[in-house]
Parts: sequence; structure tokens; C-alpha cells
Amino acid sequence: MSYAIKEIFKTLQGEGAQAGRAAVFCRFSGCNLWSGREEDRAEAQCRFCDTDFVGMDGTLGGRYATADALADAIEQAWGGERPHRFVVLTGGEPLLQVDAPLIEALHARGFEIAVETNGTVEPPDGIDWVCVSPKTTEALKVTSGHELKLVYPQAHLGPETFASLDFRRFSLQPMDGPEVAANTARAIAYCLAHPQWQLSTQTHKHLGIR
Ligand SMILES: C[S@@+](CC[C@H](N)C(=O)[O-])C[C@H]1O[C@@H](n2cnc3c(N)ncnc32)[C@H](O)[C@@H]1O
Ligand SMILES: Nc1nc2[nH]cc(C(=O)O)c2c(=O)[nH]1
Ligand code: SF4
Ligand SMILES: [Mg+2]
Repeated sequence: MSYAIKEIFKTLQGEGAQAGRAAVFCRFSGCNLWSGREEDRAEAQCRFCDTDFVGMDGTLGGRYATADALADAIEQAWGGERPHRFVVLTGGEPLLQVDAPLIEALHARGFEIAVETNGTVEPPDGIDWVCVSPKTTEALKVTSGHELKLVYPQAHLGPETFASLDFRRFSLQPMDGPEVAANTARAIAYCLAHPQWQLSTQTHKHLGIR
């Protein structure tokens, strides 16, 4: 299968349990919860997305014909060093496209593999760090994994809905947008009162990196 890629770039993971770690981000084009068009946002299943995942026009974007071709581009974006290689597969919704040959090709090049997913699509085996960020309760197909990162607050989707699922780490991420300051204050208060949850801020936005 071929892969539609919006962009590939190296930066620090800004969010969640692995924040601060050097990573290549591979952003897959397209999502099942929003078309990515502003005129569809108000009616979408996910309405607060902060990301442009439409098309294949970003850095190293394009259609990659094979898993090896895509893994080669990710390796090129990382640069020479083999130790501590780390790739974050994101999007859009990466699990609409990520498959076993891609996981194998990245592991063969020494990468530890993380995925950022909305949890509506079953992941292939072998992913080293699955971070699920729910947007709907009905559609949640992934109910265990390494990290559950809830954007907060979301109407009808309180942290208590997810607190008994089988995740190693529970992260609460303030929703970016016009209310980000108030959302951050609420998230801090929630973590103080419910210490199962750890605050995740989008550090890359404060740092002015990608
Ligand atoms: C753009 S999504 C792509 C991966 C996948 N579709 C998902 O939703 O997890 C990457 C991460 O950004 C988070 N995110 C998106 N919009 C956000 C916003 N306005 N504020 C805070 N986090 C946001 C998502 O919840 C997810 O954890
Ligand atoms: N630095 C940085 N960290 C991130 N963590 C998750 C991101 C994403 O868009 O999936 C992201 C991103 O876009 N940039
Ligand atoms: S599910 Fe993820 S990529 Fe899709 S619209 Fe929501 S935040 Fe954006
Ligand atoms: Mg992002």
C-alpha cells in the first residue's frame, strides 16, 4: 500500500509522557473525524483540531509508494545517529494508513515507534508507544495502551469516563484555542484533585518550535 504524507520533520516531542525527547514527526494526510476544511468544522465529530493535515504539500510531504521509501525518508529526517532513534506517527489519523510493513521497516532502521491516535482504529501489532486521545466515547476501539491523553475540557467526555481503562499514564491536555488560559487553570485544578492525571502542556507552542 502507498502512504499519503502531509509532512515529515524533526523536532522535540512537545506533549505527553515523552515531552522533550527528540523525534521525527511523520504526519499522515487525512482524518476520519474531520475533513480538515474549515467550512466542515462546526459539524465534524472532532471540532477543536489545531492541525493542518490536508494534502501532501508540507516538508518531505508526498505519496510514498512503499514502506521502505517512507522509512528511508524518516531516516533521512533523523540524520546519522542510530542510538535513541524515535519517530512519532501522527496526522490526521495515522492508523488509517499505518500497517505492519511500515512498522517492520521502521524497526529495521532502529526506530522506536510512537503513535498519536484518536482511538477509533485498531493499531497494528508492534507499536512501542500508543497514545490515545479520545474525541468520542462510542467510537473508541482502543481501550488499553501506554498513554491516554485527554484534551480538556470536552463536553460529555470527562476524565472520569476514561479513568478505569488500562493505560499506563493518564495525561490531561488543556484545549488550545481562545479559552486556553481558562482551560489550563481548570486542568491544573483537576490534576491537583485527581492525581491519577498528569498535566500535559503543548510545550512546543510555548517554545516556538515546530
Ligand atoms: C492533531 S492530533 C493527530 C493524531 C490523532 N488524530 C489524535 O487526535 O490523537 C495530535 C494531538 O493533538 C491534540 N490536539 C488537537 N487539537 C488540539 C487542541 N486544540 N488543543 C490541545 N490538543 C489538541 C490531539 O488530541 C492529539 O493528542
Ligand atoms: N513538537 C510537537 N509535538 C507534538 N506532539 C504531538 C504533535 C502532533 O501534532 O501530533 C506534535 C507536534 O505537532 N509538534
Ligand atoms: S481526530 Fe486528531 S487529527 Fe482528526 S480532527 Fe481530531 S485532533 Fe485533528
Ligand atoms: Mg500538533
